Formats: sequence, structure tokens, C-alpha cells
Amino acid sequence: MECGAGWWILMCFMASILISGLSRYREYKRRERERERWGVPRGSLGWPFIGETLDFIAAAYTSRPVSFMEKRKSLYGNVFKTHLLGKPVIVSTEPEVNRMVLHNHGNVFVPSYPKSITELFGETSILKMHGTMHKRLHASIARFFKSPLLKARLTTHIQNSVQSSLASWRPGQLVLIQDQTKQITFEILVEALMSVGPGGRYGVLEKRAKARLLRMTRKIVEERRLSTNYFKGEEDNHNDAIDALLRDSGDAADANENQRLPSDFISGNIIEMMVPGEDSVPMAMTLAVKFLSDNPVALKQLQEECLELKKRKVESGDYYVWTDYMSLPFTQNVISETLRMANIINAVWREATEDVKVKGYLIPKGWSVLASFTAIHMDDQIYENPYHFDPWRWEKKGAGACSITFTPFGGGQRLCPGLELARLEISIFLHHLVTTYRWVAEKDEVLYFPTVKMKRQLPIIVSPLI
Ligand code: HEM
Repeated sequence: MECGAGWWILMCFMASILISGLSRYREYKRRERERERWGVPRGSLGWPFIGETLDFIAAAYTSRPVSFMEKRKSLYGNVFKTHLLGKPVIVSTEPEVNRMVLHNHGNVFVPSYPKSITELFGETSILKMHGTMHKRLHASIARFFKSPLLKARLTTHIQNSVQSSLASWRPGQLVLIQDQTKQITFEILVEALMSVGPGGRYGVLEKRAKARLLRMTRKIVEERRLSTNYFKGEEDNHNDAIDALLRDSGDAADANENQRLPSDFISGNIIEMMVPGEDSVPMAMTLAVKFLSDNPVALKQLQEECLELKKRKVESGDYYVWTDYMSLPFTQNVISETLRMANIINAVWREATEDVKVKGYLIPKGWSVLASFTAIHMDDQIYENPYHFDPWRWEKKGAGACSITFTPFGGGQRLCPGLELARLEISIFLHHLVTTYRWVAEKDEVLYFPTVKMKRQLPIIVSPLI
């Protein structure tokens, strides 16, 4: 009797394994048929294990990193498959496909950067997150960076920081623009995120030892939490990113303390927010100076526009406000053209969590998608003479307008929340630079790998304008 029951259980067990195996097999076959019908984009997966990584990196080391994409685009079309950095990847150089990846309808794409990049982000970085927590954090940060109050406060701060840096330059001195702009923008970032100005705690931040940085930031968060009762809606007068995250209560109108973000999470995120904000803005400033140095006609028009504003300000005795800087049309054209050519963030990486069909292509589950911005920004079918610095092209397009063919700040769910701050910083820097100095740039070269930077930090020799 006992033996019969044992057999019966065993048979049931085997049958259930068989049924679940069969249904998995059927699902697998269904996917295969779908994949065949839709078709994974054409392309080559290259060598076993390394795929086409060597070609990809070799191209990145040249002055034309987009040549990797261009070659394959001409062979296989705008969307192609390859194998990079240990993963099968679908590369998109097509604006509409990039838009669908960025907007992520149906939430099928999650961030998936190569290991070498994710190690820079840190564990709690927003750049790694997805789902509800990402939505909540993104909304909170974006709301904070959009606030007119913050822009007003930061305008004065950015202005002071730029002017004091420019005032320290001596006529005939060799100035390393990349180094100077890094110092200026770091100071601004730290002020915006945690209201720490030069002196005292700033010294710890400057050294950038992560463990100390985290300890210090955690302390600031804790001090704020104790001194201000955010739960009861008390006001904190710092108006920085720490304040915004401490105030965040998710969607709950009747939020209690448990729904608040924990201190460790806030301090980790504040530190990791420095990663996307820290190098991008100084590089945009540096490359703007480089492109302007190579194009005296554009520099002259920018200078005229800025001198005109400066004259109005001197005559009226009014302070500059952020809209003064942001409403200068040629300045904004110069910034857009710089961002188009600089491609500081050249692409975004995502992974498909299930099979996805995008514009007739199949992206299989588990594959990465690299939505290339550079390939679109440097496409001669979209931008006439794309390697020529031409700020006037934006007179027709409208500077500043992000579109599917202009995505320096990404788009959709993860659109860069620091976009307006970045443009404001660059506008203020260019304004004061061109109204204070003329300069001669020494020979230098843009490097594109692993990140965009100048080989010699862009040395220029300055002399006062008047
Ligand atoms: C010229 C300067 C900048 C450029 C070109 C830039 C570009 C980008 C791009 C392309 C993304 C999207 C990444 C993705 O979709 O995976 C992004 C995200 C982000 N950026 Fe920026 N950025 C700049 C400046 C800043 C600044 C000043 C901050 C402020 C701290 C900032 C904070 C962020 C954050 C927090 C994210 C993550 C958003 C999310 O995943 O929801 N960025 N940035």
C-alpha cells in the first residue's frame, strides 16, 4: 500500500515536471517563431567571447568614434546587432527607435551599462534604478532642479564662482580651461546638492575620498533631519537637493515618517548624483571654448550679443537674473551646437526584460540595446556638414529644443534632470569669459575614450578685452 502511494507521488511529480517542461518548450518555440517572423536586426556577433569589442574600442580611440557605427550602418542598416563588452547588443542609430527605447513604453527596458561604467555609479545610483523607486526619485530631483527659487539662488552663486575664477587669471597667463571649469562647476554642484560652500567641510569634498564623503554627507542629512521637522511641513532654508529628498514623501498625501527616504539612501544618492553632474558640464564649457577658438566668426557674434547685455546691465544698474542669460539666442545656439558635436554622453545602454518589437525589429529578451546619440548627431542626412561647428543651424531648428534628432540630455523617463542647470552654468561662464578676455588657444586634441576630454586640458593664453 505504502509502496503504491510512493509510486503515485513519484508519477505525479514526474508528470508535473514534464508538463512544466513542455509548456516552457512551447513558450520557447513560440518565441523562436516570433523572432524568426520579426527578425533580430542583421549584423555580426564577431569573435567568440570578445565579439566586436576590439573594433568598438579602436574606433573610440580615433577622432571619429562614430566610424564603428557608420561602417555597420552601411552594411546592415540603421539598426544592427553586434557583441560588445561581453553582451549581445542591438545598436540603434535611428531616431525613432532611440525615442521608443528612451520612452520605454510598457517598461520593458532597464538600465544596463557595461560593468566598467556601473562601477563608477555606486550601489544606490539613480542611473542603475528602475521601477517605482526610480520614478519617485527622478520626480523629486527633477522638481527640485526645475524650481525657479533654486535657479535664482544658483544664478548669483554661479556668477560669483565664475567671476572669482576669471579674476584670478593674469594677462599673458596660460590657463587650462578644462581644469578651471572643473573647479568652478564642482563648487556649484556641491552648493546645489548640499549647500556646502568653500571652506570647512568643502575641503573633505574636494579630496573626493568616497568613504569620508559619505560619512560627511550622512552627517549633514542627519543634522538637517533633527533640526527641521519635515514631517510637519516645517521649512528648511537651504533649498538644496538634500532638502528636496528629505521633504519627499512619495505619492502619499498623508505621509508618515516610515514613507520618508532613509538617511543612508539620501546621502548615497547625493554623492552619486555628482557622477552625472561632475564632468559633463566642465567638458561642455571646455569644448565650447575650443569650438569658438576655431571659429572666430561665431566667437565675434557671441561676444557682441554678450557685450550688448552687459552694457544694458551696467546702464540700468540691475543685477543679472537667470532669464537674462538663458534668453540670449546666439548663446543658446552656441551651446546647442557644442552639445551636438561634443557628445559628452554618447549613448544610453538598456536591457530588454522581454522580447520587444520596435519599428519592425526584434530585440530579444536579455539583449542589450545601445541607443547611440553620436551616430544621430553626426549623421549628414540629418545635420548638413555635421563636423562643421555651425551655431546658425539652430536658428531654423530652435536652440534648446530637445527632439528625437537632438538628445544630448537623453529623453523620456530618464531625461537629465540637470539639463537647465547645465545650460545656465554654461551660459554664465561663456558670458563672463567673452566679455572679460580675448584669448589664443594652443593646439590640443579631443579624446573620446573612455570619456570625452582634452588631451592637454585646453591651454589658452588670455589678455583683457579692454
Ligand atoms: C552638459 C551636461 C550634461 C549632460 C550632457 C547630461 C546628460 C545626461 C543624459 C544623457 C542622461 C540620461 C542617462 C540615461 O538615460 O541613462 C542624464 C541623466 C542624469 N543626469 Fe545629466 N547631464 C548633464 C548635466 C547634469 C547635471 C549638472 C546634473 C546635476 C546633478 C545631472 C544629473 C543627472 C541625473 C541625476 C541623471 C539620472 C536621471 C535618471 O536616471 O532618472 N546631469 N544626463
